[in-house]
Amino acid sequence: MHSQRPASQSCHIHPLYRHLVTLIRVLSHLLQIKLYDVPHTGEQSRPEYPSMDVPDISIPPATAPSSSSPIPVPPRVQRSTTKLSLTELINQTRERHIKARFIDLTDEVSPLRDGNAASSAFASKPHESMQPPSTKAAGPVSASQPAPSNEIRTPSIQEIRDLMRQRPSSNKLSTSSAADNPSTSSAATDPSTSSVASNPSSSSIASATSPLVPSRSPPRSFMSNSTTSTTQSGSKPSSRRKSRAMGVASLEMYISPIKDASQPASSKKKTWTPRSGKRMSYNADKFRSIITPTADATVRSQSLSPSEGRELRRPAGFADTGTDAALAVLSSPSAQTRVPFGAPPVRHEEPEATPSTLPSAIPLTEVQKLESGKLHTHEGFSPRENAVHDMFRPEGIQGVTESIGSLDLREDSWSPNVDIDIDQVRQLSLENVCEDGVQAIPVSTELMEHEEFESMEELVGNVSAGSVAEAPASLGKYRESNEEDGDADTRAIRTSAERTSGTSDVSGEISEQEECLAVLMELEVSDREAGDAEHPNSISSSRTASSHVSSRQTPETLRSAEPLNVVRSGGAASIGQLEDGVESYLGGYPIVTWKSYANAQRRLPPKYNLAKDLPHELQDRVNALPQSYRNSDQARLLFEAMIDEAMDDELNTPPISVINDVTDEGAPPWEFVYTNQMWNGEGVPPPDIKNLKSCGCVGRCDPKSKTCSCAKRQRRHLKQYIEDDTIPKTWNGAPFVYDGKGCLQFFGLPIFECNAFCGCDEDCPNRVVQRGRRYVVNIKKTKNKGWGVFNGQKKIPKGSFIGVYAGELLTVGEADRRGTLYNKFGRTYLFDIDFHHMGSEAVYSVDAYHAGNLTRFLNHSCDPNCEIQACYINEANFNKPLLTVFTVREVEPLEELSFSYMGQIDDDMVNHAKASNDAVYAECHCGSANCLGVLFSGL
Ligand SMILES: C[S@@+](CC[C@H](N)C(=O)[O-])C[C@H]1O[C@@H](n2cnc3c(N)ncnc32)[C@H](O)[C@@H]1O
Repeated sequence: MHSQRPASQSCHIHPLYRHLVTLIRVLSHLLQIKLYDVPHTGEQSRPEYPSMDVPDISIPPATAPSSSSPIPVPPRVQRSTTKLSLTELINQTRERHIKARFIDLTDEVSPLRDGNAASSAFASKPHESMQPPSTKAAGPVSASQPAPSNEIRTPSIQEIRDLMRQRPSSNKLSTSSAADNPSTSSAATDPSTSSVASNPSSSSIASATSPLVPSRSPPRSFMSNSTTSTTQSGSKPSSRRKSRAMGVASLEMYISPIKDASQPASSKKKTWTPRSGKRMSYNADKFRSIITPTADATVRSQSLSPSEGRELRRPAGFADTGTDAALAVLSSPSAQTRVPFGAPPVRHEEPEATPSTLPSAIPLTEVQKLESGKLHTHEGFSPRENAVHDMFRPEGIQGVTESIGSLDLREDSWSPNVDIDIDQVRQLSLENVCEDGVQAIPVSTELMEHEEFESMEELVGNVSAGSVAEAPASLGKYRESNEEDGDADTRAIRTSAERTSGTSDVSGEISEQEECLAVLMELEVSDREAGDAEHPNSISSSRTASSHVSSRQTPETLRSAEPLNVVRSGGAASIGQLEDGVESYLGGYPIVTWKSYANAQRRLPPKYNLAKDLPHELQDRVNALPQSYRNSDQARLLFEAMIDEAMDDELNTPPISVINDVTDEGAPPWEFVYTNQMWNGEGVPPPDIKNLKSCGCVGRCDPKSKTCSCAKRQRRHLKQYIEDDTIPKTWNGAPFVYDGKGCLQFFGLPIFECNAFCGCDEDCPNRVVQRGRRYVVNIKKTKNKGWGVFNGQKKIPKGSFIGVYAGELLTVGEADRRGTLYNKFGRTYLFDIDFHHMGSEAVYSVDAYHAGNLTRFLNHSCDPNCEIQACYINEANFNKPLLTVFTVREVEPLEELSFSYMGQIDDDMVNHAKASNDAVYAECHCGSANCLGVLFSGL
């Protein structure tokens, strides 16, 4: 009003108009004030800012509005023209919140620290209280700090993107690595990418200047396979799709409220499954006889979002942001959590092998040693892929060729200028080699350089077939050394001759060394030392050499085969000094078979996660934001992105939407890490892979096989159920518990899937859990049960796998301790691992409070449509099966998925639960006609 009027307007405007303008300005001013007043009133009932009650506050960095004010809490009644920036908030709170684990219940989520407070909060309104702890009380107000606006701005997508890119330097590697590789847009979400990229050794190797390694990207052969298969064949999963990584430990659990901590441990918990001696209760029919199937009309009438597709789920432009954001925080830390047995996590413990650090004349075997210790597993790939990947990956090839190169460079003779598409070679090699179930290492690509092949196909085919063609015709069988009952399990190895002729001569048995010959790939290096240009292995005559070498490949000649020139040049390797996975050398080149690879892997420490390494930065950051942010759509999208990232170990699994048409929460509480994996707590041993039995089948296991180790093991465990009529003697398709479509045929039986050391393919019918969920489900807020899991728009068939009950794997002692507090808290995510086939008290429990996946949202129903099954994959410890959720009947579209927290119950249990004061024994709201009124047995 007091500003200068523009001269151009002064003589043309009617005075009335000026009055009108003045009036409008006054009104708008008044209105503005009024508007600003509104939130102040609202704030009194629901504080906009989180509680910042952690005493040891670190002074925020310079980006904070005030360096003397650690907490960006605005005075309630003071209007500020400064809008609070998300980045500022983060910067201010980051240090402090990184220190405090968001999920550390002993710190903020009162149940463990302040059980009574939590109890009262959750007991009165259990699910309304499921808010981030910071919202439960207004934080202290600092008068000295600048007052940000109380008009909280939802951060923009760009801000979130920027924010989430502010990662610890250790995390940057995977992001930049992925970003460096435009050819694999999904690289950022690939666990193997993260894993490799976050490994400084591998990264440094990969980044070394070698024309053999065109980029840092993971082998396209793996990535493109999956992608191609998905896009080209629609929903049909690729046979090379990713599977659960070998290191995913077992999970197990139960929901077990602990009534009285003073009671002895054995009586404190009631498992959801009957104990040993009550096997009858595992009879599915008998179990169902105590319930009356009903439709949950309430649930079904709730409309879910029709968006079931990845594209529909996120607005354009957010997909990347969400992926980046969640990945930035979650993927790298988890990728770095691999630790040796019981040792504290040591990151980057492997020596960095770079051209500068590699000795100039390092023997080949030494390089391999580095490699085997460093990159022997690639999360998300099948064991077969891993084996070949290790040998074909850029770092591997580079590492090996560098060693050769270093020797040759010492001789000033090796030219690394090979102009080939290494990815293509890898891809083709995979196809050629993998089919046989055995792998050989092509050490040098120089062969390809000097050969005169018309195409890559011809090149690889020729190398592969040519070298194998004249292998002993008697090759065909070998004994599975790991056969559990000593019974010989044989596997036919198709030689090249078989492939071409279509016949199979599998008579007789062969030595391991002979077997190796069947898959030998010819490798070439120049033999300067010998100065023999016409050396049979020489590059210049490689096509001839191929047949030459092959023609002298008899067991006798090969046993005495001289290690290759690289060894002669500077190494000590010989047949008698084999490295892990290397069965033999031919011409000095290592040969790896599937069996030797798998056995080598068993000798290495298994990969597993430690609970204390659970990443939580993302959650810390979100919990530091105002509740208004957590209620926003952005928070929901971020939550979905976080889920998406974790589902990388379930490739092709449909995305999960978060839906809330009941309250204004944007997403479930940010109190846990979304993960499909197990995180071992204190005192929980790593997976026992040494005693893991695995089959040597090629392709898909045949359930009728008399030799498949996995079929035999499953058959042994089925026997007792057949004997007691739990399953019919005429069960077709036995012994695998899955039918041809991957649906569980019988319930309550322990499942033994093929594992990481089995030779069979990813699409083996005995690999279901490890291939992940196939049906759309969503996490949705319910009216009186908190969040739940709901079916999408299509029916889910009976026997379908839904998910692994993932989380922290704890000793029962620790679970008891936590359970006492959870009971007061009113919510529990504890499950004991207690199946009748285990025959004893539970040794371990799973707690999904701090970490878990969609299954942690499965509510109880007295008429459940799901059940938990014990499933063993990469675990020989009988006490540590995975707890896997399967549907026990067809699930209608939009129906809630649920299971019984109680298993088989009796009146005593119900009465005991009803008499309890603990919040966890709240009333059951499952809504089924046969509802017993309680969730937990109470005994
Ligand atoms: C494993 S959690 C299930 C997910 C939970 N609804 C949430 O929002 O995180 C178990 C808790 O959910 C609630 N719950 C599950 N089933 C329920 C039911 N049928 N009736 C009432 N509350 C239920 C109880 O608070 C229980 O302790």
